[in-house]
Amino acid sequence: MASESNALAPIKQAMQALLHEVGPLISENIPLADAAGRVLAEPVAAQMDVPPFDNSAMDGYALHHADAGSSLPIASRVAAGDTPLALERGTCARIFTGGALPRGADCVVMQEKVTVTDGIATLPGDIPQGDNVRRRGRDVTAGNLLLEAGTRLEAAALGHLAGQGINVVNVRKKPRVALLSTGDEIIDPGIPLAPGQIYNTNRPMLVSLLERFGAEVVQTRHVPDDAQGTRTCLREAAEIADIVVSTGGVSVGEEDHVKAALEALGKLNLWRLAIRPGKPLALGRITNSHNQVVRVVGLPGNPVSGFVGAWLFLRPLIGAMLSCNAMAELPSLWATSDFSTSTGPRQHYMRVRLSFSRDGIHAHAFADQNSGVLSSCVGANALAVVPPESQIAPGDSLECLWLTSP
Ligand SMILES: Nc1nc2c(c(=O)[nH]1)N[C@H]1C(S)=C(S)[C@@H](COP(=O)(O)OP(=O)(O)OC[C@H]3O[C@@H](n4cnc5c(N)ncnc54)[C@H](O)[C@@H]3O)O[C@H]1N2
Ligand code: MOO
Repeated sequence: MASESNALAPIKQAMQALLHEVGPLISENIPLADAAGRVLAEPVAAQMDVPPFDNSAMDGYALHHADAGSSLPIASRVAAGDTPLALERGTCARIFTGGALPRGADCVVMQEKVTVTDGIATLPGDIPQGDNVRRRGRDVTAGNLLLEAGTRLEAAALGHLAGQGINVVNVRKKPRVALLSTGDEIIDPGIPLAPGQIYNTNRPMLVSLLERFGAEVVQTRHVPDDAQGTRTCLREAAEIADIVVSTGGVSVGEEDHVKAALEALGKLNLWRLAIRPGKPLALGRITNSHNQVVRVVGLPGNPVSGFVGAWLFLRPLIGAMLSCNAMAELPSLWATSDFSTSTGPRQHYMRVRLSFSRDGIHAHAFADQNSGVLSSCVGANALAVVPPESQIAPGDSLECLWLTSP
């Protein structure tokens, strides 16, 4: 056990090797309508106030606050989109939500509090100045920072950009990923299985995660279990991708060719990590014929190792290429364990389901945590981090990494 521990790199060292000299990709201008999930390449300053004019927050009557408590003739009508007439003192205006406040008015009374008879509105007393008025610039002030560079464009941010009249945004290009599946036993779903074969579960799982993290999967390819074929596939993938991800073939068997291919074509930065699952994970780089440094992440073949490896390594790598700080680390929270376990020299990333209640946050572990058991990932919403050489009992507090979107 001690010798295994000596040979294994801790995750911190692996993250440093993974992210060393990874810079943001170039940017591109795209329509706002296509920008959901993309990452802003530059800060956006507000060009205009939002709302752009004082307007009513209610359907009701606009007046000058000093005229409250009296009966006033209704001098005009302002619907949303109208240009209002100026209001004379001693009169009021019928106004609807979103309607521009007439010059001379400084408050709005909701219609439920007003009685109208023959064009005369009887208004309650004591209406504060500014009541039910949404002031120009209350949400956004022209010249202020609207969104920071590196913001991932989720729903509200897209709305914020549209609120400025912006219809084209400058975003980071999506990292291009080539996904190689090694293993002569692996076949595509839809084809009947021969003895000894299994279906490629890693491919759709990883394509989904990669796209969720903001990458574009430009190639999926099956790699034969031989040295020459592995080298060829790896070299060709590095010509068209920013990141090459492979699954399987990184362990110590004669049929494991990824590590040797990487060493032959480029540089193996790190292999064998002190993590469970994912011990034989390989990190490296290849300089392609366009002189671009392409990152290579060799995930172990076991599906759970691929799943956990994607969250721990591919997400921050893609985040660094997108210059998206929020993707550097998974959000961490503390939960009460409902299970017991103990670890050896490797840090264990256990698949857990967090439940949130008045009693706090509880982590429920899937019973079988073997790295071949993909069922353990299906309902998981977090990875509980059990440090090396430690014991956990029910009721203990555990750090959990939340498998958040993206
Ligand atoms: N003598 C040793 N053997 C192994 C060690 C070790 O230290 N010494 N480490 C074990 C650990 S831990 C892992 S993890 C695996 C990783 O091995 P590889 O990355 O070389 O992966 P393969 O052997 O190619 O595959 C492992 C397993 O996963 C299945 N697999 C592969 N690809 C897919 C796919 N696309 N979809 C579904 N399943 C896949 C494959 O059939 C194997 O069952 O090595 C241990 N061995
Ligand atoms: O490192 Mo392996 O993924 O434990 O089974």
